[in-house]
Amino acid sequence: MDSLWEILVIITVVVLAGLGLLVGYLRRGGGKPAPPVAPPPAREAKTRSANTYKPSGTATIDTSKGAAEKPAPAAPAPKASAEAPPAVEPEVEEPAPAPAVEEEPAALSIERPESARGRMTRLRSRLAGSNNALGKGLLSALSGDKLDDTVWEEVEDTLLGADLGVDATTEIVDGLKRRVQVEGSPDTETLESWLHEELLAQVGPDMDRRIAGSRVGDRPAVIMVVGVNGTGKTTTVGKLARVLVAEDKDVVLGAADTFRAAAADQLETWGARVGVPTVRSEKEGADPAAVAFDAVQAGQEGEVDVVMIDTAGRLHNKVGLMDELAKVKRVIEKRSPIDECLLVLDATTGQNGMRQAEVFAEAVNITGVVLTKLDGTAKGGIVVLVQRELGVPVKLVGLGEGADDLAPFDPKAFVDAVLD
Ligand SMILES: Nc1nc2c(ncn2[C@@H]2O[C@H](COP(=O)(O)OP(=O)(O)OP(=O)(O)O)[C@@H](O)[C@H]2O)c(=O)[nH]1
Repeated sequence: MDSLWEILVIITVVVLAGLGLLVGYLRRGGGKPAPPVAPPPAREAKTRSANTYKPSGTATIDTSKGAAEKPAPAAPAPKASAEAPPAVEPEVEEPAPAPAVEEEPAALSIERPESARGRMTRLRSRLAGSNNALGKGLLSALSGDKLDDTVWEEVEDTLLGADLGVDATTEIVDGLKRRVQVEGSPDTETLESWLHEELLAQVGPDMDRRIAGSRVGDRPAVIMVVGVNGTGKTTTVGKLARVLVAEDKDVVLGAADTFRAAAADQLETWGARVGVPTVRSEKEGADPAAVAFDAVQAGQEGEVDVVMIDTAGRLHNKVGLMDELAKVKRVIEKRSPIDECLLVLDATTGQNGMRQAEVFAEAVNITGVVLTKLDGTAKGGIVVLVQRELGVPVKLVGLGEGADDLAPFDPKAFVDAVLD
């Protein structure tokens, strides 16, 4: 009987202990799957990808080269993903680690260029500074009591000295003389306002200076940029890309200056700074027409707004260069019409620049002029001369070496800067 009692006590103790363990286990939540760790926040998708295009043929698009070589600003876009990574199940019951702080996506380090509006006003002092002599010379010549032949000669010399050219100078002086004849001797203020009007009329306030910077129907606009080496061609393409990006345009650059490998690197760096891809060839001396063709094709496939082609400004001889440009033009036209052909001229080269311009105009159909280095010359009158000789408007002016020192040419702001 005693041993029966002992057996019953042992069984009861074992059952109670077992129940206690089971309750404890269930209270700790044993057996249930661990809740998933909250996924790290999805990275913001990049809106402007620098590596979207896959060209065919000899050229490759790669913004990362220029980006890697340029320490801070040039940054290739990483493949950003808007999808959250899958949930991770930890093997042990530990608090989920906080998601690692991710580096800012490279897109955020892409520069946001200054909008083109009002740039000429901002840069006005540079223009006025270097063209100070023209305004001062004219106003001092006209500020005397008498308007005799000596005064008119002085006005003429000042205008000619600023590279306005003989025809425009004669027209301005004749216009002023006529007004004096009709209206009698004016006071200085009136004379100044007449000078303003005559000069503005020569600069051509009504010329169409718009740039082909938007899609044409269902294709990108194509801009070809030509000019002698050293005029600031590549710099201008880079600066213009910035202008377009500031207007939310998608741009592809084509490095068809294959004569000098560094030119493609330079262009690529400009593009990478604002997240614009460059189609280029790694081979020095590659066929520039093929690169231009591929750039246009890449722009069409990527449905961008504008394709801009930089061309060589130097070859072994002038005939070779012009033949090459004509070929680049022909080959581009197999893929797309060229909407704009900008001739880049260095304002400091004066009459020399004019001769270059005529040669280029024979090879390709120039639709506009970019006058660079206007900040460094007292010969701002070249604007008038170029337009008269070529019959096309100055559309943009370079007013410094800064990345945003390219401005849409504004005739009134120009005359104000020169004369005020
Ligand atoms: N002051 C001033 N300098 C400028 C301006 N535009 C360009 N430059 C400078 O002119 C120099 C030549 O510019 P590039 O763009 O390399 O000239 P390029 O015509 O492409 O020359 P190649 O590549 O040799 O054909 C650079 O040092 C530019 O910074 C401008 O508007 N004002």
